[in-house]
Amino acid sequence: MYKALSGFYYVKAENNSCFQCKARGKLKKEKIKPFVGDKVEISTISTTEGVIEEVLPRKNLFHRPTVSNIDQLVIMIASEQPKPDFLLVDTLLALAESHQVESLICVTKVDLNNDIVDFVKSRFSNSKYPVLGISNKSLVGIENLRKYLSGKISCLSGQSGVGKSSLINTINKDVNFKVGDISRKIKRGKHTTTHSSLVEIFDNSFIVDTPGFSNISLEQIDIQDLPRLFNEFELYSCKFSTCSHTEENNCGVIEAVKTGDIHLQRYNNYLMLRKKIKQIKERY
Ligand SMILES: Nc1nc2c(ncn2[C@@H]2O[C@H](COP(=O)(O)OP(=O)(O)OP(=O)(O)O)[C@@H](O)[C@H]2O)c(=O)[nH]1
Ligand SMILES: [Zn+2]
Repeated sequence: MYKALSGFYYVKAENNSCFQCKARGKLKKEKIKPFVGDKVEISTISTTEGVIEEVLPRKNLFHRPTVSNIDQLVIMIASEQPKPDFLLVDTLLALAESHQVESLICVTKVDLNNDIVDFVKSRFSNSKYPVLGISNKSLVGIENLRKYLSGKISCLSGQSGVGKSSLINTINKDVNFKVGDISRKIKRGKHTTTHSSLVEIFDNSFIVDTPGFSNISLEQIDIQDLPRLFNEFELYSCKFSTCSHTEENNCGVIEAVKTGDIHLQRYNNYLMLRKKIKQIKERY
């Protein structure tokens, strides 16, 4: 299901035809709500209309915006304008890990400054995340990125202005989002959940068009889980299996920060996220 709007669900069938559907009453009774990204079973009423009979089991489900079955989160940072916010990057990476979703780090606007790509690569040198540099102006890296998007449902995330709309336009000329389009921003801002939709950028390759992942809520992350959500920390062993990597003796992570194996900024963001999550939990 690629779009939900005003009680209608829009479903793309295997043969590529699209159906406007209502949900079967029994789903409502069972409080099952179809979300964008869901794989569903429908019965058809006509060549364009149908009824959702069943929502198939989900691989994952993100909230605010609500979207399911994401294969990968594309975390975008601009080389310049806006200045990269690495706390946001590390938060998004942790959120993706907590949902067992793969992440891809994409440095945009490399036509303005290419040096930052090497910095980002070194920052993540011992984590598993691919780092790609792209430009919507010079088209550097776009073909490479297409390979990563192929056959997947990807969600673009990152600060406002990093070039998300521009990228969708670059990849799919048919979509034509207006870059910096105010009406689109208002629409997206007010009704994020109802208006998030999947855009098919090429065969069976979708992008979730929603701005929501720039203002994510940390409520979704449990503090005990945080160490494993910084995946390179797992490479180091600590005296205690439940080590929080903050003040314990014989902590492999703290050692790796000292030797520079773990980037200090990334470790500091880990501490910052711990603090923020604690504050949120204390509020409730
Ligand atoms: N130099 C350069 N500018 C770019 C590139 N990609 C986008 N821009 C510019 O960056 C600005 C913001 O681009 P958008 O695509 O609207 O950014 P966005 O991430 O969709 O922003 P929101 O819709 O606010 O989330 C525009 O002025 C684009 O022209 C690029 O690769 N190089
Ligand atoms: Zn430790």
